[in-house]
Amino acid sequence: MQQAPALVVANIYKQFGASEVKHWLTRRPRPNPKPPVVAVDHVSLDVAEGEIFGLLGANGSGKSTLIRLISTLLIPDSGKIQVFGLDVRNDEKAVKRLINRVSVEASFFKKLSALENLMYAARLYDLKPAYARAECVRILAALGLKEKRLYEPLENMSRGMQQKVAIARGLLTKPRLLLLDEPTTGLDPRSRSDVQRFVRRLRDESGTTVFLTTHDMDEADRLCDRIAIIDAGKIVALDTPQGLKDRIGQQIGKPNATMEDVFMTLTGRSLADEDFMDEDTDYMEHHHEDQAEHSIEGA
Ligand SMILES: Nc1ncnc2c1ncn2[C@@H]1O[C@H](COP(=O)(O)OP(=O)(O)OP(=O)(O)O)[C@@H](O)[C@H]1O
Repeated sequence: MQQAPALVVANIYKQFGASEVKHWLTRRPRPNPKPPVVAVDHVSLDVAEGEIFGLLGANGSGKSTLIRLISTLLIPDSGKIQVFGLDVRNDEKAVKRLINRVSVEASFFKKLSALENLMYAARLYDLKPAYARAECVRILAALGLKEKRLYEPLENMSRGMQQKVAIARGLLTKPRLLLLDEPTTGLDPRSRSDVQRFVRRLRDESGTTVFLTTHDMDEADRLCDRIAIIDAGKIVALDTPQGLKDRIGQQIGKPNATMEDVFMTLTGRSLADEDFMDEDTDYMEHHHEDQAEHSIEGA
């Protein structure tokens, strides 16, 4: 029998904003003056086990909403999502055991250390403390974080380091499908490549399936096996990075088309403004980052 794909998203539709609101005093329903926002507009895609799949799109294109729908945090208005053959609505508990989500706005106790935060999460996940502790050190070492940093309050850490702690937390449950919402946005170049290398290693060594969102075209190009480009809630293309570049290259008559050409041609816009914001953050990050911190990748 053929194995179910790691993820099936079938014709998912999600809009925000009700068509009616209640009057604040009389509680009588009346039409909502604000038009609804269609965040995810009939999206379909499949992800194979062991694949690194990227959802590439501009701010507000619907990436986080789709990740929230997959991770059972939101309910779609219509359509179906399956994780390893399990329906996210009917088998929510079983699905939650197979997935974990890491998002940019990860919440932590900032006065506590990285290790304290991770051990707290381990308790919620019902993991044995000795096992959890060893796992935290192992994962963070592989992500390029020195063990001594584990004992410092999280608020003393750069965004890059905090993001590594968030990823370590997401991996404590050994998810078969890891959902990474903008895992490298706002990180300095070194942390960015630490995270990217780690994602690849995780897939290669543990066979973990990774579904990530990004607005970094270079990241999508280099890291992902396949990319879906999302624009205003709709998937406008889905293929391997090379497949996308070849097709658009032919279309625009440019033999060595870049991912930027692909994105521009398909969406009519550039992600340059967002990239520029990233550069600013990189600059700030560099000045916060402990320059003596060396990657101990492979430890
Ligand atoms: N809870 C919500 N209530 C109302 N509108 C929302 C909500 N969440 C998202 N939206 C809207 O849905 C659209 C898609 O947002 P979403 O956050 O999924 O995009 P995104 O691609 O992840 O962008 P970003 O990178 O800025 O987070 C946007 O127009 C956003 O304003």
